Amino acid sequence: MTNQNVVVPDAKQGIDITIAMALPKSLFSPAVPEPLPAAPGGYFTITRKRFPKMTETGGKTSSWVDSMRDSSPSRVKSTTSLSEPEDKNSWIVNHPSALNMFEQIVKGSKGKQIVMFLDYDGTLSPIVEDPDRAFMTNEMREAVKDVARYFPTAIVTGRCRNKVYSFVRLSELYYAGSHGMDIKGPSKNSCKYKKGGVLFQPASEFLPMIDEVYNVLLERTKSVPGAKVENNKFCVSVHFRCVEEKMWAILVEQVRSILNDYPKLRLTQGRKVLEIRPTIKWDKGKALEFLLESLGFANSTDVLPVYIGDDQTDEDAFKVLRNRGQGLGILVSKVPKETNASYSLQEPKEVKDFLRRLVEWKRSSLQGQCRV
Ligand SMILES: O=P(O)(O)OC[C@H]1O[C@H](O[C@H]2O[C@H](CO)[C@@H](O)[C@H](O)[C@H]2O)[C@H](O)[C@@H](O)[C@@H]1O
Repeated sequence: MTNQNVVVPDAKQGIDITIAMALPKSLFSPAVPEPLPAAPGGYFTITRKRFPKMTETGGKTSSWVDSMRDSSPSRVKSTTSLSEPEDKNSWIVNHPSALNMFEQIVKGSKGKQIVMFLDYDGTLSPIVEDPDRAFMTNEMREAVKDVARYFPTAIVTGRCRNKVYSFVRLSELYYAGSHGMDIKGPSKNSCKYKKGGVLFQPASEFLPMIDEVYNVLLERTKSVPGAKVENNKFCVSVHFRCVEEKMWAILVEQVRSILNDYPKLRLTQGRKVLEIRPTIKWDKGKALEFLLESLGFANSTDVLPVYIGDDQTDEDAFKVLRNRGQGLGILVSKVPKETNASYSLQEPKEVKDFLRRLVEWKRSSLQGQCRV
């Protein structure tokens, strides 16, 4: 893959399209009642607006700047018709709240082992200006700790693994940092609750290159006020949240010109952040599959993976669940977005509520079993 082959948000939004989805019913969380009308033969026909999404595009700086603008929520609202009630309604019908659907979700999990996968920024912690201060609340930490008592739980993040650990501080979890390229997981096929200490780093050969690029980026972006470069070990983030919009083109140009010398690295975009990562075929979806396999659930039908995330990189994991026809993808978003997730939650506070309800439900079902 070359630097031309990049992923950025699609600038085209708000276009009416009708999608005839030839998708087997089981693709949408098999055991959970499907909110969409089933067409004959178990297939769905969905008519919906085209919502903002990330897509592959060419490598012009102007396209990057357009996509950086379009990915800003205020732009999305003002330049498209997404705030129209019928758009929001159709989106919520297709991606119902995981809280509203809670009863159906737990009913569908009967007889299956739930495994939790949690993204960090925007999911467990609110998005803030300074990435070094994206702390999770103590209440959220308690909720995650409780969930991990009953279900194997992993944090899957773009951040450096050590950094996210310093925020989460729960040793009972598994951690997949650098967009899944740095996994501290269970030893293969270990008992579900026994923690091993296996380290899996499929991009380790890129370490010197990433360090080098990080240092070059630090130096060159000094001329752009507000730009912040973050070393995430196997990838690098260049934040533009605090950069004036008129400087975005200069920043992208700087980053892209550096990457010209590194054809084995590629550029993607997240929430007000440019991300530089190895071209290897590894992402959060692969990390999810790796962790499931390590837990002994590779081909199991008795598992219900639940993945909660808010960002474009989480789509790789949602896609894996869809393709497996197994599990729940839950997108954290206040605005409609094109997504492979099947459910939604609006913000980290709702994520916390969902986790708490799962714990309450598990506790009461275990108490029920004791009484029988
Ligand atoms: O996979 P994630 O856990 O969602 O990590 C993705 C990136 O998250 C962080 O950046 C984002 O959150 C920051 C703090 O709220 C915010 O300032 C920034 O604009 C967001 O993009 C993190 O700093 C990045 O390194 C991660 O790649």
